[in-house]
This record gives sequence, structure tokens and C-alpha cells, in this order.
Amino acid sequence: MTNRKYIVGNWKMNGMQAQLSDIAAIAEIAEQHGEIDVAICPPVTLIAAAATKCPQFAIGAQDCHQSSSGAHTGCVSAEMIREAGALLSILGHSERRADQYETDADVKAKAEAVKAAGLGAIICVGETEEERDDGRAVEVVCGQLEGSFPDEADADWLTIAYEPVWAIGTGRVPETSDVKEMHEAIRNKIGKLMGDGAEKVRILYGGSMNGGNAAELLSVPNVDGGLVGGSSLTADKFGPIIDAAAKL
Ligand SMILES: O=C[C@H](O)COP(=O)(O)O
Repeated sequence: MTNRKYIVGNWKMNGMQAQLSDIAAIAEIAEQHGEIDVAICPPVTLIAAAATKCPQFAIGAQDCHQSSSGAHTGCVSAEMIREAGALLSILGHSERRADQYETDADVKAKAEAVKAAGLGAIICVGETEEERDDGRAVEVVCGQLEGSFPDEADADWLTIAYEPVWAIGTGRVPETSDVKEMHEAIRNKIGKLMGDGAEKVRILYGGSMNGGNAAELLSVPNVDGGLVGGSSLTADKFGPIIDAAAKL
């Protein structure tokens, strides 16, 4: 079975009001490709404006808190991002796991909060270069997946993103055979964690995906889409990735 491709742009800490026109241009390209799903996750400051400007297009958040309200200075809840217009949230990105000391348990709690709010979740997992060099990549990624995996998972709202930390923003991409091995391992692990329906959970690849390598990466078995950083910031760069996915 082949899942519908899903291409998600993670703008990280990039984007001011002036860049709303880029989101509108990306939304226009996405609209021409109804056979795939496309979303952009801008900084939280742009969610409401982007959702208002592009009401037919999926806007997401890059994180949210596991509690619905309370004394958590600087945080936003799943309900808050939903009210702002988000339809999904990225969770457990390696930059947050590293910078904010997010644990697997935190990511799992956030995923369950996101589900309760009626949003989609993209849970990120990935090994460091040292872990890969030690031959522990699959073990580490499957361990993260197990620890972060929500109870009552369902493909309707849950997506997994495999992002080797050493490939993020570096221009380095794993060998196709390594991507294949890891996505197959993730698929099998999801099967053990949730049983029926595991084959429908989409598994995205992330890390230096661009218009030149997208077709090859997206053709790997069990790669159901991409989580794209730098190359999602403009329609010029993101458009070719959307086009490549739509052709598969
Ligand atoms: O969430 C996106 C990833 O971290 C990939 O970023 P990148 O495409 O800039 O390597």
C-alpha cells in the first residue's frame, strides 16, 4: 500500500509578517496538487495571520505544551494553537530535544495533548552522527519512538518524522539504503507499538531535502513524505519538492 504523500515545511525561527506572501505562494502551489498533502509550520507569531490569509491551506505549529493552561511562562497549549488556526503541530524536533531538554516522556505527553485538542501531530526522531558511527542508529531511533509514542495512536492524526540530526541543515543526506533501512525499522516498530493500522501512519524523512534530491528520497519504500527546513522558506525552493512528491 502506498500512503498519500505529505510534505511539511518547518520554518523554525524564520519568518516575519512580510513572509506571509511566501506562505500564500506555497499554498497556491499546494492547491494545484490535490493528490498530496502539504503544510507549513511557521513561527507561532504567524499562525493566525497565515491561517486567515490562506484558509484552505494547512498551517501548523512547531511545538506546544502538554498542559492546557497554567503557570508555564512563554509556552502555548494545543488549544491555543488550534484557536490561532493551526491544524497540526511538530513535536520533539531534535533542536527542541537538545535546546529545551525535551524528553521522550514530554513528547508523548505533548502528542496526547495535541490529540485531545483535535490536531495532527508529527513526532520527530533521529540519531546523532556519533550514534550512527557507533552502529546504534536504529536502536536509538526505535527507543525514541517507543518512549515518545502516544497511547491510542491512529494514522488519522499521527505522523512520524525521521530526521538524522547530522543531516539537518548540513547539506548531507544519508545513503538511500540507510534511509530505507531506518524507515523499515520505524514501520516495524510502529507495528509493534500499535498493531493494526501501523502501515497507514505516515513516516516522513527530514534533513537537507531539496528540489534536487526530493524525488529520490521520496521514492524510498516507507518514505511517505518530507519534513523540510531551509528549502521550505520560499515557493521557489519548496515548489519543486511539492512537484516531485505529486509526480510519485
Ligand atoms: O524540520 C526540518 C528539519 O530539521 C530539516 O531541516 P533542513 O531541511 O533545513 O535540513
